[in-house]
Amino acid sequence: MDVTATRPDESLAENVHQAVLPELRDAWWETGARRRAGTALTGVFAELPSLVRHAVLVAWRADRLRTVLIGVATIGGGVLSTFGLLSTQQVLVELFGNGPTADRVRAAFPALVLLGCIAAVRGTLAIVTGYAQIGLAPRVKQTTERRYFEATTGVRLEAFDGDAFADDMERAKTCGEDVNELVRGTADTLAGLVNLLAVGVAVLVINPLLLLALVVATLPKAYAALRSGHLRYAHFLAGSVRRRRLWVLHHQMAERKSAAELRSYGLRGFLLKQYDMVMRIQTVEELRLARRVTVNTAVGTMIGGIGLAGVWVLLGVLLATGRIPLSAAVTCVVAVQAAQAGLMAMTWQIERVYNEGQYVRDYLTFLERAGHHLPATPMTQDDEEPRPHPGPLRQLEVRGVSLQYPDRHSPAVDRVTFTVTAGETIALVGENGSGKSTLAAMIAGLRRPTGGVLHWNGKPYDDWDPELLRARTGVVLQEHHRWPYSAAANIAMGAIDAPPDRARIELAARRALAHEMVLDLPHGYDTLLDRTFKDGQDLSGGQWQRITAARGFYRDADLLIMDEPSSALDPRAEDALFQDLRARQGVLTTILVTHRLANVMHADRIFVMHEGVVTETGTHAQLMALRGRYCELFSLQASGYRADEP
Ligand SMILES: Nc1ncnc2c1ncn2[C@@H]1O[C@H](COP(=O)(O)OP(=O)(O)OP(=O)(O)O)[C@@H](O)[C@H]1O
Repeated sequence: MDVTATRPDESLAENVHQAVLPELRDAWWETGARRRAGTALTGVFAELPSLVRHAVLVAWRADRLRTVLIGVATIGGGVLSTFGLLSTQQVLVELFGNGPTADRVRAAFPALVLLGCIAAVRGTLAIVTGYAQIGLAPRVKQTTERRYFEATTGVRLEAFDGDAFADDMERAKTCGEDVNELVRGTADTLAGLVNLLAVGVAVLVINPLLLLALVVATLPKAYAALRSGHLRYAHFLAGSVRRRRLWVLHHQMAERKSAAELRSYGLRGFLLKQYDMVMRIQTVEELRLARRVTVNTAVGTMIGGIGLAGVWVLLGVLLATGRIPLSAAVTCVVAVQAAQAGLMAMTWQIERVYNEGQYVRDYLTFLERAGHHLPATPMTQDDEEPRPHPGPLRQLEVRGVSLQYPDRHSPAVDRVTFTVTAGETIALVGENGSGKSTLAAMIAGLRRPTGGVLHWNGKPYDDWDPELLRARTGVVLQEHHRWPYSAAANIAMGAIDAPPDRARIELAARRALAHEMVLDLPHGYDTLLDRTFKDGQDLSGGQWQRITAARGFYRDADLLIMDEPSSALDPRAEDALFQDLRARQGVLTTILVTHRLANVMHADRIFVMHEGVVTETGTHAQLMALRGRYCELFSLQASGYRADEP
């Protein structure tokens, strides 16, 4: 098994892109972002105002007091820089003046005291700014991340079907840090700008020619730094799919969930090889970036160095021709060095603002795209008109409902029509991929049909209050989530808006045959169901399924949709579950999706699905008499049992 990394090879990147890992190819949804990454540097400056505006707005919304404090302290510190430089010059003028040394020192004393005071105030302002920034950061992070999570949890389920959304979401997931960096970068840029203006004013007062020379000396390096930032962003952008792949590989190789299967199938070598391949591309790209950045910086530094030499020559000429006094020349050297350091720092800050700004743009784009996936009715409270309460279910109509997944040729569900009356138990059966779960998800309101409409008590779903409609529907999903909370919380999450009720939790657990099993756990209902935490416990697949069924029962909904609720249950638990479901018959409505056909014999009606279409409808007896697909599937399953009969 060869698990060693080989030397980076640029053609390899292409091969792997094309043949081995097709998901690493460039994706269409990144085209717009790539174009942005390729923007000329003038575009950087064109974008800065809007980025700065965004940073200020976010900071203002997060914490007004600290935002104002940072702004005032930053501008105040910069203004003091001008006075600092002018005081320095005053000190030098006095020290280089005529007369005995003691007199000259005495004359310079007031300016020296002023210089000391200015330094003390500037130091204090810097401390105030730093302290305010520390307080601002968590608030900015919360404001930003909360919007992100509101979007990720609010979008319709369909959003997750396209990989473009997943990619957008991945790029925006560090938004809390990115926006904070943008805010910090903006504050530092403002500080740099004010400082630079201060130095500029001081140099201008001494000699306007020096200001020109200063610009020539500093701009090439500044341009190179900006360009390098640009290259880094383009590199980051190009690698987003690769990073996602690496992230997935990390999880596959360093996670408890996959550990057993990884070993039983001997997948170690395969996964390590994939990791090596992705990392080889990563290395090639990193080296390419490093080369471009180094060349860029070297050229900028060289031209900047020539410019700086020019400044010193000019200063020498001015001094030699007596056009400026020695004290002004010394102040000028101090100012030039301060200006150079200031401009470089500011360039770095502009680069930072621009780069972070791109990540923040990704975040804003994600929010905008997520907005297109939000339900028609806003999930927030500021809805225009409160929609009516749907009331207890009397009748559910599925009218010509279809759903076509993106990038699929044929619909998963194709113009299905039927009506369910309250109290009925309906079973959806059919072979794998026939559309049962998709139809169940639409009835549960988790997915919107791409055709047709669903009616609750005679009105389309959209006409009712969505939250109240959801509250009347319980869903037990085939792919249930294992929530890392206590057993009690896992069940009580079935009706999250109500305060948890222990008696109700236990009743729901008993109905799913989970009560005894939970009591056997080290801390009973308070046992944390996650092994990765201290004192946490893990459950078997079937035990998890019992907890999931209990969660469904806890909701006590008018309409209970159960998608393969017993696939991992032992016969006793399965029997208990279906007995409980039978008790609902005639009172509450149940839609059951299952492959265990023995469990649907008691259903009021059975819908047989094939390639998205309902092909047969009836009771068990009617469908058996029909001798169609249902009869065939049922007989096949039953023969497996009969073969073992004595
Ligand atoms: N998120 C999705 N994106 C694209 N296609 C999907 C998605 N989910 C399901 N499909 C496709 O839709 C069709 C119906 O899937 P569905 O899960 O509804 O079938 P099912 O009858 O519940 O299958 P099973 O018995 O295996 O659970 C299948 O061809 C499936 O590949």
